Amino acid sequence: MKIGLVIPAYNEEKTIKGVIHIAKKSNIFEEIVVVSDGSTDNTVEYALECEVKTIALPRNYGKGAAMEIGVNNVKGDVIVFLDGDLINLQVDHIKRLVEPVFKEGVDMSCGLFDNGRGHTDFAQRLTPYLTGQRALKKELIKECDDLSDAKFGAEMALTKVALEQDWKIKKVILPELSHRIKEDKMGLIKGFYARIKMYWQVFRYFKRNKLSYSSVSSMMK
Ligand SMILES: O=c1ccn([C@@H]2O[C@H](COP(=O)(O)OP(=O)(O)O)[C@@H](O)[C@H]2O)c(=O)[nH]1
Ligand SMILES: O=C(O)[C@@H](COP(=O)(O)O)O[C@H]1O[C@H](CO)[C@@H](O)[C@H](O)[C@H]1O
Repeated sequence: MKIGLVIPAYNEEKTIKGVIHIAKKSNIFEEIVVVSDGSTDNTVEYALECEVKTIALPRNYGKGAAMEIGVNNVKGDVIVFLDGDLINLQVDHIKRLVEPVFKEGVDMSCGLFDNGRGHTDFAQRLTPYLTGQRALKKELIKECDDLSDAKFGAEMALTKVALEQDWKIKKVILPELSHRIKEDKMGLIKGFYARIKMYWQVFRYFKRNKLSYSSVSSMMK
């Protein structure tokens, strides 16, 4: 099976090159696609400099749409999703994410930060089912018919299908990995509001699809 990497990126000029560099260094991807979700900074230019397939959306459609467009435009039977804002990504993290899908028959592996940064470690302990670092078969992603509309609820959309179809899921620890938080990117006030908006989109998806906290959190046990 071949592996494709999808990196959804909205104004990630500060970190996108580092993420792409390590992804290329891993030598495991058949193709790498960066989907710039209406970025207004140098995300597209920097991704193009890294000589990877880059899709520049004309405006911001939301993370779910960027992920779906990436999946529809990347070669590979297995898809890895990596956020474009990761800090300290290593080749070993990518291998840890992919291995369970290839060697243990896992349907979806979910990577969790650990010992990376207090805030992001805590956030992922609290809501591990939101992690954007995942590996899963493309055919399974196709079962998810509302990824695009879900926006920041994209991970919840995958979780919903995983619960409905009883996917085999494995948590994978990604040591010393972190990412830039909204307040880093936009400042305290704008970052805080962006966070509220994100959690609102997650909550809205959760409620609209009648998901239960117990089922969602049990999935990531
Ligand atoms: O509308 C959006 C929001 C986020 N992202 C990307 O999705 C990943 C995860 O985003 P995060 O949850 O960290 O939100 P952010 O802090 O970027 O708003 C990052 O690579 C973002 O650039 C995106 O493509 N479109
Ligand atoms: O870790 C989290 O609480 C959120 C927000 O991260 P930050 O507070 O911006 O570091 O990020 C996770 O959830 C998002 C929504 O599902 C995903 O887009 C991110 O990939 C995931 O890391």
